[in-house]
Amino acid sequence: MDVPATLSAAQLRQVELALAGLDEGQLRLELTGIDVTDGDTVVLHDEEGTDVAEIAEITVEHVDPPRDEITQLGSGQAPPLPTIAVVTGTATARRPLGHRDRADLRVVRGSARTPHAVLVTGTVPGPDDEGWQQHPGDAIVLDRGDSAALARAVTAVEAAGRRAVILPHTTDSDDENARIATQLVADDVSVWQTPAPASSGRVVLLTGLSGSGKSTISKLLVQRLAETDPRTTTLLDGDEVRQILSKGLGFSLHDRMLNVQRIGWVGALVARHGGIAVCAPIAPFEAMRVEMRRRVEEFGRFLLVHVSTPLEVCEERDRKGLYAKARAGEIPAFTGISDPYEIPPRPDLTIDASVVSPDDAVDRILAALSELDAR
Ligand SMILES: Nc1ncnc2c1ncn2[C@@H]1O[C@H](COP(=O)(O)OS(=O)(=O)O)[C@@H](OP(=O)(O)O)[C@H]1O
Ligand SMILES: Nc1ncnc2c1ncn2[C@@H]1O[C@H](COP(=O)(O)OP(=O)(O)O)[C@@H](O)[C@H]1O
Repeated sequence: MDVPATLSAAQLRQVELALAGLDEGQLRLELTGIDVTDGDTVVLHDEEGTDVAEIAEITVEHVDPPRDEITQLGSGQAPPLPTIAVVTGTATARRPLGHRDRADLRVVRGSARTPHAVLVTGTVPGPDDEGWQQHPGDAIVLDRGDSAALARAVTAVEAAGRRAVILPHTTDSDDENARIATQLVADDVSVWQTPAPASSGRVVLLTGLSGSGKSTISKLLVQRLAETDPRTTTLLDGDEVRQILSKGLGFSLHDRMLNVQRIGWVGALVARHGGIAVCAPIAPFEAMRVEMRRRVEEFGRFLLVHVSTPLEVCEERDRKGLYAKARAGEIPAFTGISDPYEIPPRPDLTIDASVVSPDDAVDRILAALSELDAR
């Protein structure tokens, strides 16, 4: 049976490496949310829906996500965390390599083998850099999925009078990249390290019950970032998003998933362009937070802040009178009362806004962001 599966950008690079001949085309992929068994053919397509490759005659191992770790407030059904199918098989291209963009810049199976090459990690130096004298051969440029950065790197290599060989990368380890480059491109590869500018895009997701303090803290956070951080900051507040981006959506499981997916999509776009997105929906389910992290980490870094103000405090504040209505049965499926809130099992930061002031909460988030920047 043909089973379709959507690949993230990182997985797409893994597939491209297999198609270029790495490990004789053998591929091991972790795929979520697909129903697949031994012997099926998995048809791999990118996020735009374009078929890229297939893995035929696969073996599958199903891995259950650790649902036991999650504590739930409120009644009702939470969506299952997507099970992971670990699929192993041989990849075959359905389209030529380089389908994504700049086809001419891609590594092509077997055509790029040279006796000696240099893998430039970090920023490609200018044509006058004396490092070029010490490193003979073609220059291997790692494609991290940003086609504008890739084009700049190739231009810099060619300006230095070298041939640029493009290699999709799967890892941040220079040793591993060098091993792959040697296997695919050259008999001998030396690594030339230059400082890499950190990918600067960030998404901060504040998740918590209605009335926990997400909006108050995120507005203050955005103000402080505007004063202190050169990056542009975008606020995607739950309430405001629902008036525009998610207008017409309600609070069913399906609508909440869609709402948070849209926020994650916009947040990832902001991060991709080097900005900071501060998002403050309730985001009550672990599955949606896991998906948002996965999407954002393709391009930047993700900080999950659980605003853990207890339900009793939120209910006592009842700023909008919604808890009283929910208790009276006038609002169905209200988070924490008649609809679940899954406490994040592994947040990057937990802030109980019944004991931490908004200013202190922002200080803690800024400190966590600085730590991310330094990593
Ligand atoms: N049934 C139900 N459950 C929870 N919340 C409800 C509901 N109906 C309306 N509201 C109001 O909508 C705000 C939550 O919207 P979100 O987009 O953040 O929710 S979600 O992430 O899609 O679950 C939330 O706003 P905040 O108080 O700012 O969190 C509520 O005021
Ligand atoms: N330490 C605190 N942090 C954030 N909000 C607080 C804090 N102490 C009291 N509040 C009040 O709690 C309410 C939280 O509402 P809001 O920020 O809209 O929460 P949410 O966006 O999570 O629904 C506001 O009225 C706010 O003034």
